[in-house]
Amino acid sequence: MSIIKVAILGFGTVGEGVYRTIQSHAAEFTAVLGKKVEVAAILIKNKHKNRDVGEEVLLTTDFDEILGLPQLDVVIEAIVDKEPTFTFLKKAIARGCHIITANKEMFAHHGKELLDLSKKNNVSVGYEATVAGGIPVIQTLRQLLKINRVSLIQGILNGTSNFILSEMREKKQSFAESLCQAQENGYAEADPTNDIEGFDAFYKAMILSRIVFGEEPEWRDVERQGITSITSELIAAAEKLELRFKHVASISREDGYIIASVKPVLVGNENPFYHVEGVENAVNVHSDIVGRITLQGPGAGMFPTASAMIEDLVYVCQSRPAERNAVKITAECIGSSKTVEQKEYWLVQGLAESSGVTLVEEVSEGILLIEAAKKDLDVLAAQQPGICYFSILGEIDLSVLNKAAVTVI
Ligand SMILES: NC(=O)C1=CN([C@@H]2O[C@H](COP(=O)(O)OP(=O)(O)OC[C@H]3O[C@@H](n4cnc5c(N)ncnc54)[C@H](OP(=O)(O)O)[C@@H]3O)[C@@H](O)[C@H]2O)C=CC1
Ligand SMILES: N[C@@H](CC=O)C(=O)O
Repeated sequence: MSIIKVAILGFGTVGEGVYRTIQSHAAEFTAVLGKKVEVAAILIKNKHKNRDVGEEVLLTTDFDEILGLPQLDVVIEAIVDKEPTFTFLKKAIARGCHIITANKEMFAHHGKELLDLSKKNNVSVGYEATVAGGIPVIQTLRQLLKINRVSLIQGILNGTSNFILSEMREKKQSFAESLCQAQENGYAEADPTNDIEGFDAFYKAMILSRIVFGEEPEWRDVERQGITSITSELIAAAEKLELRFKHVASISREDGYIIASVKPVLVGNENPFYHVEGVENAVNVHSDIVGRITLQGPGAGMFPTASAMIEDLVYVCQSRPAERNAVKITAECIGSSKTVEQKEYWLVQGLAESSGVTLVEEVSEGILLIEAAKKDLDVLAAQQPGICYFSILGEIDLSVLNKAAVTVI
């Protein structure tokens, strides 16, 4: 029986999960591919750590040693940072290997170049693990929604942030304790700044935008906010209104432009994101034929992420099926979606009196439920630094409030 030889770059949470899964699911690989899958080499950085891997595996800190192997079919990358990763993967493609990556930061920056290079070299690129951990959202968009015109994608895309927000609410833990737990569980990045400041979800949103719309918004135009401003007091105030904080990425095409934001919002019980808890992620795809689809599952962790990479291994080893080719849809195709900016409800902290917005309720000391247009709040925030404001997605049930009186402050 012929053999598929694989190299794994990185042996941390994800790399080890991939290695263990290739061992534990050998029979399934053989049944599906008609070939045996063998891990020929593993790249690591620190040669002094103990690694529980078979003697037949080349364990090395030198990528060129891996490239020099007599047979190498697939390179699976689970290391960190844009470099040296990008360089490694370009070399792997040039050598004729299929590549699979979990590294969203690198892929958001260099994915297009890698995909173009892979076409020239007639190899495939798997990047399912770059977005939403174990949820097969990329293959769903690439393979199963080729004709549907997607108008909006919204997602909880960072497992660490969702885990922190859930732990703070359910267990009344502090932000720092919850982050520590996320790190221990292998959800957070080695440097968790990207998780909690919204960069990780931003990179994932840009990868989705390219798949669905064939292009990305100008990165500098994307509103990006993490979860570091969400305090236990804000979470308690939201609970009084029967709302939950969720960190949501939103990407849509409006009048030919891609609009995206990545920020914490509030959702009520009727919103599918309300029930997405812990390390779970969820992605809502709104499209013209099917309507709305919600995909939900574990967004980080050893085996959920390995699952995405292992399924990519099958995908790249099989003949390449036609992929979604994002068509640039004009405003005429979808009907003009020009909207007049409407007033929305917001939970606001740090707003001074006489601000000219409509107060609905003082939920707790210094935390207000107000009704306002976003542009008016943006102006106030520029004048009064220190204001935090969070929009409420969908309807809010005002009957949960003790009084319905509305005051203008
Ligand atoms: N953790 C998760 O749930 C998910 C992670 N990802 C992505 O997967 C990738 C890996 O994440 P994770 O496994 O959590 O990270 P870890 O920090 O657990 O592991 C990183 C691994 O990469 C190795 N490494 C780092 N730099 C180099 C280098 N220059 N050369 C060779 N090896 C190197 C490290 O080597 P050594 O062991 O010697 O220190 C380590 O084995 C990241 O890009 C991350 O964003 C994607 C989805 C989910
Ligand atoms: N740190 C990331 C890992 C998966 O992409 C997250 O928490 O979502």
